[in-house]
Amino acid sequence: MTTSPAIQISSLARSFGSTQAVAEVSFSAEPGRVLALLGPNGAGKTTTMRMLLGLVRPDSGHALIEGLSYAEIHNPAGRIGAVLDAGGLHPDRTARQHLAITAAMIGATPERVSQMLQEVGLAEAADRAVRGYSLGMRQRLALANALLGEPTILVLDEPANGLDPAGIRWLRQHLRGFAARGGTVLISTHVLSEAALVADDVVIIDRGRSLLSGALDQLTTDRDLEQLYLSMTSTSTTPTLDDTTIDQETLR
Ligand SMILES: Nc1ncnc2c1ncn2[C@@H]1O[C@H](COP(=O)(O)OP(=O)(O)OP(=O)(O)O)[C@@H](O)[C@H]1O
Repeated sequence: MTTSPAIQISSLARSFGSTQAVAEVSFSAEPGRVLALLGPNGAGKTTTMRMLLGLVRPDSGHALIEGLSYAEIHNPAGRIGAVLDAGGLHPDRTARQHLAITAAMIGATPERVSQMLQEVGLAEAADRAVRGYSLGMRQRLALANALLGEPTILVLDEPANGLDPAGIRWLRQHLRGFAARGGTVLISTHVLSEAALVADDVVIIDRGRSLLSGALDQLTTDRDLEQLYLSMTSTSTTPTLDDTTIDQETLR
């Protein structure tokens, strides 16, 4: 018997007008592992995730969750939890109210809401309006929301964005724990040092194409992730001395 990968992306493509956001992306993510999607700004990471979550229709190719498109999944909240944007929160609502609304929609209990608030470290702030929340607190709330339905797959776009060092370590431990319990994690990140710590597998995307995918330890036997990434991708925003004109006046 063959079982479908938790996530399978095959020859995915999508254009917006004349912009080819995703040209040819293929990879798969497996249970018990964390996969990090890496690539420069505009590489097509978010669009790939949006296609997986049924928010954008592919022009061609497939984005499947355990063999099904998102629209075909019965009870998606119990299968896949996602955070694409930690915004979109109502400023006057508390964290508990936000989670209670999701809980009512997916059939989760108030106990589960309290458990998630505790788990993401928002128990004390749970009854404060989110207008006073930091970006990191919003990320934690968004993660709690994604976890409410007890999914086995997590899809997170830039989840470390806005977290302080302790928050980043907390997130890493959380994602590792989720994978250790048999879950599948797909994240996108620009922070290569964090990807190197949290990921089992990486996919490098550039200009809408997946250029490389595989187990991190196998891909980095002779160079580190940063060297690998910079050798594969086209854009480097850091000027080198060769292409920098040093203004002698400003040096004085
Ligand atoms: N709805 C849209 N309409 C028009 N262009 C879009 C749309 N969504 C994405 N794009 C374009 O598609 C390309 C890929 O965008 P995408 O957000 O997928 O990249 P990304 O890898 O997630 O980038 P970043 O790391 O900056 O978040 C970009 O050029 C972007 O401007």
